[in-house]
Amino acid sequence: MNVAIGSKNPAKINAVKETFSLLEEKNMEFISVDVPSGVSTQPFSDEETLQGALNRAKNVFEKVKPDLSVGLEGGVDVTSRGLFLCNWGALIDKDGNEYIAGGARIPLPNEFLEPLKKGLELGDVMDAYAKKRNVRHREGAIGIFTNGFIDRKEMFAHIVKLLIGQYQFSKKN
Ligand SMILES: O=P(O)(O)OP(=O)(O)OP(=O)(O)OC[C@H]1O[C@@H](n2cnc3c(O)ncnc32)[C@H](O)[C@@H]1O
Ligand SMILES: [Mg+2]
Repeated sequence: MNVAIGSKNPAKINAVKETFSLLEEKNMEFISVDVPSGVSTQPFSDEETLQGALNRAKNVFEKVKPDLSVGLEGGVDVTSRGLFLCNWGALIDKDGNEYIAGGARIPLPNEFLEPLKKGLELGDVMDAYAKKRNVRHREGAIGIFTNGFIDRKEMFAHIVKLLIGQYQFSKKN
């Protein structure tokens, strides 16, 4: 089975690889392509983030024609309780069925709102905040704000589990 991933971000690629490796399926092949998300580089709502995940899954499916494609997208959402990190994923199979799943949510400092509104990406705001480089490819905002207890790969892996589980359920029913 070959699986296409709509990003070159190692946190996303490793989340997909590690989660599919839990299946009994042998001869798995993975291909990752940096396809457009079709939404802002910094999505600002659940709706936009979900759309980005779906667009990535669709775009990489078109390009690679795999058995399955996966799109993962990170964003922020403004709630009555302030700014939250949000993440969404989408999986598309050969028959064109689409599966979607949302990830864990945690609050972000409200002081992040202004730089994000000005057009900075969360990845850059995180690097400045944590005084680190490339947080987006490594532990992610979720890793920083959970004291390393859950990192970005693990958070995305949970979304991929939700996607694969729904796909398998629909094949059985
Ligand atoms: O190469 P791609 O796949 O685009 O990977 P990315 O890190 O840019 O990830 P997204 O486009 O899915 O995320 C949208 C924006 O939100 C940022 N972001 C989202 N979640 C993050 C996290 O946990 N840690 C750091 N940055 C995050 C990210 O850097 C982008 O600016
Ligand atoms: Mg991006």
